[in-house]
This record gives sequence, C-alpha cells and structure tokens, in this order.
Amino acid sequence: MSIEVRDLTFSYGGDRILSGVDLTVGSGDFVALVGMNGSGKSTLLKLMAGLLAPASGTVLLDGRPLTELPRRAVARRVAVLHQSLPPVPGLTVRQLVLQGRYPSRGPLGMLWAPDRDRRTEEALELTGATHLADRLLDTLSGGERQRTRLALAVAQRTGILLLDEPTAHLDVRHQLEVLTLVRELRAAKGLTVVAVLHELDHAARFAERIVALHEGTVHADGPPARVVTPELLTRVFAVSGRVVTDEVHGTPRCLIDHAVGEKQNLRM
Ligand SMILES: Nc1ncnc2c1ncn2[C@@H]1O[C@H](COP(=O)(O)OP(=O)(O)OP(=O)(O)O)[C@@H](O)[C@H]1O
Repeated sequence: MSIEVRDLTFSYGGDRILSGVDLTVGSGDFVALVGMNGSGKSTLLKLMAGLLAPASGTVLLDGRPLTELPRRAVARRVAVLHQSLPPVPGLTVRQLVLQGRYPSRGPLGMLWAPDRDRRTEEALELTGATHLADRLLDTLSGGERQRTRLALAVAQRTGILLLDEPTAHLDVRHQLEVLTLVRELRAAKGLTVVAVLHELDHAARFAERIVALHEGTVHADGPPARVVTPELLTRVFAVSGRVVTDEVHGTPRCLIDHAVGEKQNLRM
C-alpha cells in the first residue's frame, strides 16, 4: 500500500507547523523521518493516519484521498505506533493489544472482543512481549511499554505502519531487535513503513530512505548516503560533525563534534 502527502499545510491554532510538505511512500518502502525536537514529525504521522485534518493539501492512500475513506477503512489499512500508550487503568497488555485489533468498534470494542485471538498472540510473540501479556499497563517499564506499543501496532495487520519513535526507551540491544523486526516484517509481509527515528545511524542503517523535516518543510529526501551529510547535521540538527562510512554495513555514520549557532529554543 502506498501513502502520499501533497502540498500539506498544518497549524495548531495560529502556529504554522508544516508548510507545503510533499512526500511519497511507495508500497513496501521503509522511510525514516528525522528532524529536531518539535520539527513536526509526530504531527506529520498523525496527518498521514487521518488523525489530524490538514489546513490545506491532501493525503492519499493508494491514490484515494483519506477524506473520502470512512474511518474504519483507514484503520484497516494504517496502524500508528504513538509516542505513548493510552492511560487505561486496570488493563493488561493482552487486553490492550486485543482492543487494538478492533479499532473500528471504539472504546466498547472490548465488550465484543474475545479473551484471546491468534493474531494478538502472534503479535505479542513477534515483539517479544508474550511474557508481559498478563501485566497491567501501569506497572510496565519504559522498554516494556515500548514493546507493548509495537505489539499493538503489529497486531492490527495493516499494510502501512506509522511508527513514532519505535526505539524510544529501549536499550541498545532492544533497539536493534525492534528495528530488525520492523525490517523483517516489511520484507516478509510487504509492509510500508514510516518510522520517526532520532538516531541517525539507525535511520541510515535500517531505512532505504531518509526524509528530514526542518522549519516545517522537507529539507532532504533520499537514500541515506545522499541525505546524511555534514551539511544536514549543521542545517537541520544545529551540530557540527563528520560523516563516515561504516565499513561493515556500508551506511553513513555520524561523529558529532559540537553544537553550532545560538542555543536552540527547544520546541517541545
Ligand atoms: N496538540 C498540540 N497543540 C499545540 N501545539 C502542539 C500540539 N502538538 C504538538 N504541538 C507543537 O507542534 C510542534 C511540532 O510537534 P511534533 O510533536 O509534531 O514534533 P516532533 O518533531 O514530533 O517532536 P519530538 O521530536 O520532540 O517528538 C511543537 O512545537 C509542538 O509543541
């Protein structure tokens, strides 16, 4: 499944966040979305999932405008891994993932959902969360919550996965495992993936394309070796650094030296 963003503009109240954003993600692509804190990455993912409405511009799902598709049809095609889990007291990991399997049924979906189903169990297993299945959400560590978020997205079996910081809170090993899993899912099931990643080295190693957002627009869009440059580090991330080629993986790696310019006013 493909997803296309055309000339998208979005503001929260009077604050313009995105202007004239164009982005085409073809079926089976793995795109990493990068940019500084507050550059609009999560907002763009929400617009791509139809969870926010653009001020102008269009999002097309397999060539059809999102606005022409019923919410249920979008939910069957697009799963979003949000930055946080919904704060639902008393819910276990398995119950949450099950509930996510029935997004079109709304908050009362659990009343109709079975206690277990095969896809939920598979998603828990794939994401290494089976041992967490009976734990209450509010007792999980950051990394465990992250696995649960991923299981929730994977269980929906959509053609498109939009992942907002899938590696946040994970230790180095689990970061690699999650990104490898996403890459494998994509290869095995032909999923289309857009993932917000802060770690540029990971973006370069796991995605085929990197899209860098800066000041509300797409600053760069292309293969990692073309996008990850010292100029990107300076212009988009306000740091000075060198970019070398990883001898083993053949992908760019950043060696950051220091911050440049004035102290950043973090938009968080
Ligand atoms: N619901 C909201 N209401 C008002 N402003 C918002 C809202 N959500 C986000 N913003 C603002 O919009 C801008 C973009 O936010 P967004 O979360 O899309 O950035 P991001 O690139 O994902 O950031 P980060 O890397 O910190 O997660 C920020 O300045 C943020 O404060």
